[in-house]
Amino acid sequence: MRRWSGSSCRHTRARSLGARTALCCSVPTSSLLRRYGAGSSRTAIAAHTDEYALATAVLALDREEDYTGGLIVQASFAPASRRLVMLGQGDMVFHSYSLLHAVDVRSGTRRSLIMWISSNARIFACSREETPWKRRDARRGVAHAQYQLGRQLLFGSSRRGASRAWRWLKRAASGGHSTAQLNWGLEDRDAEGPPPLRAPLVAAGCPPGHRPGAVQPRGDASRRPAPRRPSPRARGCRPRHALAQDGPGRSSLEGR
Ligand SMILES: O=C(O)CCC(=O)C(=O)O
Ligand SMILES: [Fe+2]
Repeated sequence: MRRWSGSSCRHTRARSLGARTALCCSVPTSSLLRRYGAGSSRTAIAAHTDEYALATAVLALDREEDYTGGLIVQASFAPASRRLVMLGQGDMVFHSYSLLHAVDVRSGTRRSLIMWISSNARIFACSREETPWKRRDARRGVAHAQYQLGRQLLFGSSRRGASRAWRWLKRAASGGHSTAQLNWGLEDRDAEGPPPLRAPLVAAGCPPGHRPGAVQPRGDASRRPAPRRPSPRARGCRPRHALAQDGPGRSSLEGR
């Protein structure tokens, strides 16, 4: 994988197309070239959402016949909801921050140019790890935005305490977000006293280009570690995604 020089984002040392290329009302804040399959250490990226972008653009650089597999979009973690997006050379896909997606290249070589896009008014949002659009959507009652905001408040740089985070997670759960419901259910169960389940149920909020590690669900106060702000590395974020991290995404591509 080659990264582009320059930087407008703290964790993805990259800048796309001169960094100022306007795309409608948005700006690509960071980009990178990805390579999968032969000659690369990576063949797949597990299901994830792009947390610190308003939207993502994916440009396919290879011909369809050069590889099998590719970009997958999914409505949930259920394997049955996975859909392969067929992209010809030069085709581009745009998707919102809410889309749960993955990559799986089974043979051949696939390269893609990924651009993470922020809104024009928030050109520094990526570098500050701010996602004002997520808060706006959460306030409007969008469950996946509430869930992601809750995760950010727990694990991201804008951490403001667990109680605020769990308020959003509770709202997401009430709104039908299945991952939030799962975590909320475990939270309730833990509070009653049984040994806490130390599983990676809520993964750390990692910047683009990093993947989440295991994070413990919240237990009761006596078992909970003192709040602190670990670095992305300490949070278990390693370069590139591998663990599934989020709840249902939405895709306008589903079913095609
Ligand atoms: O290579 C692709 O098509 C998508 C990569 C991706 O999802 C990412 O880098 O976050
Ligand atoms: Fe992605």
